[in-house]
Amino acid sequence: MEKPLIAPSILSADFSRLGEEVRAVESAGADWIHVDVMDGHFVPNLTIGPPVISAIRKYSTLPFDVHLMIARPERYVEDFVAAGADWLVVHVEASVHVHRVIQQIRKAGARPGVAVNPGTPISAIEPLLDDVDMVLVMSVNPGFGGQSFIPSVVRKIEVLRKWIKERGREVLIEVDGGVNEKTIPVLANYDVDVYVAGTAVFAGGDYAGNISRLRKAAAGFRGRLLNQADSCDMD
Ligand SMILES: O=C(CO)[C@H](O)[C@H](O)COP(=O)(O)O
Ligand SMILES: [Co+2]
Repeated sequence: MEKPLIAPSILSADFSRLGEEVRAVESAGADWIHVDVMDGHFVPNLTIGPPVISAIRKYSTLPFDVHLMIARPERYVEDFVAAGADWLVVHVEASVHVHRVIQQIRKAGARPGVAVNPGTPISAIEPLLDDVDMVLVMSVNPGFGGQSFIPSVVRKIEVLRKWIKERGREVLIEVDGGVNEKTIPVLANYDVDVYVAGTAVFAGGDYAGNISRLRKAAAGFRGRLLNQADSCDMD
């Protein structure tokens, strides 16, 4: 797949028709399906678990990017992989032994990723860069869709991109939260690989039009707005 990728977050889909919604965003040009799993403990919201992922898996052949916002994810890694997760992303804040969980994910047969909250220094993931295949930088506090992008995360993405370049090992950068046509142009300066978008894809119902506008924003502005993150109105 040609990067950057667009990964619609089905948190913003109609949950009463989740299978059809997954099929619809695939037809509309999505690259991945982003699935938000919340436990009411690590984040103040509850969503879905392995049985629902297993049920919707058959509606799409796209990679399922499963974002675990759950405490001690090591308890459920094998269940999520069996349910159809191609990518399994755990929060660096959610597990005491996050390095071990990353090995567990790979052993279970999925690609491991690590997510970092807006309030956590990016240095927390630096020791994991030889082991993960993706870093998910949260640009809102996890738990809900439809929030505003937090501009201070841009600096973290800049540092992360530098570290990845220095190592020469492919580690994807994914950004999640408040991603839309206004925020993508700033992020594109750091060659973000995967844009997760819930509201920006599902709002209004024109999924194909929305995805195509996000793609244009990612391609059209790449490399042209350096150092404007602070002055950009990202709401
Ligand atoms: O992980 C998430 C929330 O915790 C979601 O993926 C994210 O919020 C997407 O929604 P939106 O694009 O509306 O911000
Ligand atoms: Co998410």
